[in-house]
Amino acid sequence: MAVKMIKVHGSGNDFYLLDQTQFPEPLTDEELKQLAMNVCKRDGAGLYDGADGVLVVDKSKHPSVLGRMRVINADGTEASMCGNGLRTVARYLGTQNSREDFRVQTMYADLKVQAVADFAHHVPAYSVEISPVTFDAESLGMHANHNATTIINEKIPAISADLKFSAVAVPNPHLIAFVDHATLVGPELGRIGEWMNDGKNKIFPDGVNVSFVEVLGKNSIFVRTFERGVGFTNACGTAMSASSLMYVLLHQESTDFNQQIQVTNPGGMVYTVVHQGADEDYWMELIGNATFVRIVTLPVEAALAGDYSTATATETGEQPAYEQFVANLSQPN
Ligand SMILES: N[C@@H](CCC[C@H](N)C(=O)O)C(=O)O
Repeated sequence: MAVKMIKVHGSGNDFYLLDQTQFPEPLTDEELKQLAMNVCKRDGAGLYDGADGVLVVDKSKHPSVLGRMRVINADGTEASMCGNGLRTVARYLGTQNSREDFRVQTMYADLKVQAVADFAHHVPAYSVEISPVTFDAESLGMHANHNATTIINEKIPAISADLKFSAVAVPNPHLIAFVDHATLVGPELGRIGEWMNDGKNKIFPDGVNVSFVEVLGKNSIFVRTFERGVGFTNACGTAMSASSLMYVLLHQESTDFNQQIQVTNPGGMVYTVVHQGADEDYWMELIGNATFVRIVTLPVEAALAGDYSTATATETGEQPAYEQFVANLSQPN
């Protein structure tokens, strides 16, 4: 039996989208983990150019949602959320069902998604809700600063003598530091990211997504992320959303809720809007590309065994358009 997967990305954060409804019997969790660990490998060892993870789409039993998304990281671990991935799943389900505005079931919430105007010719874009938000150490799996219940813009001396961190779950865990440009591009992010995701450290024993953020101007930030279960990524949607939240909370003198923030990242650019509901209930809109790169088909047994010799692919033609969009971003006005 053949398996069809779509290679997709949001801001260059790339995935294989796997629709479980194509099988008479869905792949088991063990098979999904094996598949992700195989197909995501980089440097020619995975399926085509590999990926940061696998987005598993399935039917949902929840009323008034169009489908369910699960996220398997490249190392086979399951994440509770994926912002960049959700945009592509929104496009997939929306196109299938001829709907522009609906909800998708994720691990902790049925999230609102919506088609929005293309970012450029052949660069379709979607807006997705990022929530629920919590700063609570238990939800974050965090044991820092003598078991503090929250860390908001504080030093964690065990991690760094200089940097101030904020820990926020959206609902996957993020550790965020606002830094200068030299620190943004320097080795410190890799050092902290590798360490906090080594499975041995006592501060985040289950790992954490680590981001450095540089403020470029009013409502304009750059976010670089070391992802749990993956490593350095071109972009992490939940990290950009969590960073936008911290930008609004920590820079109230120059910005506020409900304003559009431009978030540049190594793989492109998205927009975010941070909202505050009742009882300081925060949620974010994440707006960005939902690009389908190619459709790949191969025997399911071969995919599970990591044998890609019989794989075939059809390019959609969207990737050159996305690359042109990114090239135009760096053009001076
Ligand atoms: N790239 C994703 C986040 C994927 C999950 C993350 N690696 C985790 O383990 O929490 C995004 O766009 O949000």
